[in-house]
Amino acid sequence: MITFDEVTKSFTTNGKDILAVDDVSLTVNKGEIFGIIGFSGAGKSTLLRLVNLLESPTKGRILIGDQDIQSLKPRDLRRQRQQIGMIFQNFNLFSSRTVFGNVAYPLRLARKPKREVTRIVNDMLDFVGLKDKADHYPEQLSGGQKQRVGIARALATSPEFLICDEATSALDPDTTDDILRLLKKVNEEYGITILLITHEMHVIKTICDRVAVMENGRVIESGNVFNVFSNPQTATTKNFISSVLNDRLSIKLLTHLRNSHTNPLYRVIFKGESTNQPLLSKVTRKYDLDFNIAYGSVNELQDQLYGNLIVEFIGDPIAVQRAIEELATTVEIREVINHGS
Ligand SMILES: Nc1ncnc2c1ncn2[C@@H]1O[C@H](COP(=O)(O)OP(=O)(O)OP(=O)(O)O)[C@@H](O)[C@H]1O
Repeated sequence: MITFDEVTKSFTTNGKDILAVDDVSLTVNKGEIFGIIGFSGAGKSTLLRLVNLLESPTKGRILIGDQDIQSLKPRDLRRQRQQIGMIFQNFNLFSSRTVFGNVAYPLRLARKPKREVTRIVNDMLDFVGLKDKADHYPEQLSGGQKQRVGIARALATSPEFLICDEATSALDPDTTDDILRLLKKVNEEYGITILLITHEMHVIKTICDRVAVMENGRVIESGNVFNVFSNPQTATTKNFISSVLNDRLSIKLLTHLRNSHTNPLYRVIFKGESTNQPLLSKVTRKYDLDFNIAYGSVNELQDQLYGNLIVEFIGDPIAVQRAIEELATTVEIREVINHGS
């Protein structure tokens, strides 16, 4: 478990104070994949450098397990560092070493016997699917293969935590998904806790259990990925989410919907259980209405469905009102376009 307890980090440059991390409290639970998302300058990298012990907080505490990492003696600090593997956006491989040599590097640094080094490196390369590339040099590899080497190297010393600094930002979408699948496998098969930072909501949606959204050094929203995605509280989070959920309509499409429907339109949000029930057909039958789906998207989030429909109800306005009141007891529903106004 990693705990940030009211952590603040400020830098002073040219006599000016910059609050990179501002009073952040967060807990990353053992065995989970926790994602921190934010735009450039939000403070994500600084937060990672604090866990990695490359920076110390100006205020507050960072605990790994029960241990306040600032109170560690240098020898314990070194041991603690070995518990944290790290992968980077630009891979940080040694260009003069082979794939084998790169993965072996932290083991040689820890003075492991030669035979053990060979065994572990081979196991790791097998795990990341690069056994046949052991004698290649980084320049002979694709971006995705380089990141696999980075992951094998980070895992070689059997860390408890893996920290990922924009690990897929330099990769194309298909390769990104391959690496995200591999990170999920790292989490599931080795039980390694993963803390990642990203500016891509796709990464959060695909593998994270929980998420924190950062802006101007602060955590502005955090929680279980399904809850944050299905009920965002801030404009920044809504913006990030719409990049992957396709739930915001363009002005062009809104205008088109306005022009092509004569009745009021409602946005209906289905989450989890409610996606399995024929709610719309039941309620419209009961109140003798017709309905017309003007727009819809359904997404899978943490093995649950999240549906977002824009629906036109056709019939007696009083019956429409009753139907909406009844639907509102089970799903989120609100009017999006009012033709009367
Ligand atoms: N060593 C430093 N000295 C001075 N200011 C710094 C230092 N490190 C970070 N900052 C400032 O702190 C703020 C947060 O930076 P940080 O790199 O943590 O953000 P970020 O969310 O990781 O952004 P990016 O994705 O661009 O790396 C920025 O305003 C940055 O300029």
